[in-house]
Amino acid sequence: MASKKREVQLQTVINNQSQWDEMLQNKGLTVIDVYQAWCGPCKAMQSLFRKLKNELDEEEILHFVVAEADSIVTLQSFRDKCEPLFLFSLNGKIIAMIQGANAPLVNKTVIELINEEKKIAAGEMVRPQYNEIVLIDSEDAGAAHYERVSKVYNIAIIKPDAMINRKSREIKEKIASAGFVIDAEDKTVLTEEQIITLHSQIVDQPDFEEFISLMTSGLSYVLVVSQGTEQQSIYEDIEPQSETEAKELSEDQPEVKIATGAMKKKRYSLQEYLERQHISQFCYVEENATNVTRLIDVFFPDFTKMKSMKLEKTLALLRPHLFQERKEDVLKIIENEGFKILEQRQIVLSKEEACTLCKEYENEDYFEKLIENMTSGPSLVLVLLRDNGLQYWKDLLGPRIVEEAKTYLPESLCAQFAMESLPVSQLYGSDSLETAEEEIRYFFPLQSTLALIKPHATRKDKEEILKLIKEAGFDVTQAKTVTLTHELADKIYPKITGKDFYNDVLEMLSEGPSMVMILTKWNAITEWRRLMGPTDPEEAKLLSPNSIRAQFGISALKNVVHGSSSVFEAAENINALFAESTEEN
Ligand SMILES: Nc1ncnc2c1ncn2[C@@H]1O[C@H](COP(=O)(O)OP(=O)(O)OP(=O)(O)O)[C@@H](O)[C@H]1O
Repeated sequence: MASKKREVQLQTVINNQSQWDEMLQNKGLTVIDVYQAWCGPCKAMQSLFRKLKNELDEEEILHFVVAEADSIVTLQSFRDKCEPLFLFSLNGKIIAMIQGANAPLVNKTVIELINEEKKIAAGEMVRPQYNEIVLIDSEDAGAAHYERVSKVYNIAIIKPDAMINRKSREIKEKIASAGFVIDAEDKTVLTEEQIITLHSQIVDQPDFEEFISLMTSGLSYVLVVSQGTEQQSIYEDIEPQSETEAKELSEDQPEVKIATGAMKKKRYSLQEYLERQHISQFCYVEENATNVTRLIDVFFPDFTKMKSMKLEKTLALLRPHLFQERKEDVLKIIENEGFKILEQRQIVLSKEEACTLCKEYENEDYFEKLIENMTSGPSLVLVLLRDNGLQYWKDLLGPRIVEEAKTYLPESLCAQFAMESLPVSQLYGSDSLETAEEEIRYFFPLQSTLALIKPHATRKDKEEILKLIKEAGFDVTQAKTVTLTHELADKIYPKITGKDFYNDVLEMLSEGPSMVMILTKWNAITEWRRLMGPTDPEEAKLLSPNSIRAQFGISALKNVVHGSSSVFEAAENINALFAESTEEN
């Protein structure tokens, strides 16, 4: 009886909506144990809450409550779930949740949030911008919301040294083969701000600058990782090191399953798993739910939206007459329908190419006329991206035969853009995802070029340039920081070794580290040179004001970036600087 009374004192009981709303008025942090009437609050965690309450001794800003999901409307999506769930409300906003009786994580989250509150109160830090977890919004959001609460995400960052040492693929494969799910990934050069967000607790340390330089020296892999289902997970056999460990394993850890004899099977956290695989030194792992939410917003701002989408690419083509006469009208529709144009080019199709694209009409009596039409001038070929893009484009196009389209679907693009010259649609779209991929690769083959961000670019310039590279659709397939020696410079610049400014170039390159990269996309050599702009920044400002050299260049010599000029030069340059890195990360 005594213990029951203590529990009530420890956690305020909330069992209706108005009590819930009142609870949201609490100042500081409220740890909410969401429970089901039929199974009661999580007993296992009460000793932790008592310890936190006593040790932190923060009556004013630390509160514990138990909330019954069945009688509180806001918690309706948590009804009938048998796993314990803890919500963290900070000054009335739910900013984190932890599923399962994960005591270490709950402990860490409470301590971190309370320490933050204390620092904010003392004026030592600015309140972080936490995103609120919306518990009920519209009915439509229900499914996405459930997804959000039912998964616990971790962030893993594979550091630049692992990328250079060709470890990244191995690490990703290991993570996946152990049953973890990689829900999102991005290969990127981290910015200073991102590193400060990741390692805020060590910013004051004397070697932090050096650490930033190391972490920004090349590509990192940012992964959002969730623990897969029980079935997907590989349970690793472990042998307890000692009797004490054996006892701890079986008593304290519910996920430990007893196998035969002294062998145990354990489902590890991501950090534990990486440590056991001896690869944790290559990765930064964040498991704290609050921090993970913050990092997902930093690295994947559209994460929730993207997860509910099925982004698909398709190839679209405007045949010559349509391209010549009504291109703008079609492009407007494409834009209004929410497509993103990833690539576009004009191309005069060869007879062979036209035959391949028009194969379905080869037995028709107008086939010859069609091929003649298709090869008569430039067509416009586009790569379109959209949620459910392939089918959406096909639906917009409608039937392929004009007569059919006019009779049954006059709204379709086939009917709207029909022209006397052809009995078939003036527009084309890929038939399936497989064909789309093949056709896109055919019309837009990938090309790589070597790019250099020269030593005089400041860290901020470098970050801005990397952002522009990404926005222009380049894939940074390799990146590293190197101080270019005379010998390497000769390999990059064989064409200007006789010029009177060549010694200045050598000196400028040897002044400090450059970031060297392999950039990949369709037509990469030309596209990168276009993005760089003319050699002299003054000329660039006049001719191409949005180019990199116009924005960041200092002089003809210090023009911040370099790019290979031809396919041959790109191959030579890449070989000179990345000969040993054959891995496609
Ligand atoms: N007139 C000049 N005075 C000083 N340095 C120059 C001059 N012209 C070129 N440079 C330097 O030599 C580099 C190579 O010159 P090049 O003529 O190949 O120009 P680019 O092809 O526009 O540049 P890059 O090869 O670096 O992409 C330039 O990027 C610049 O650093």
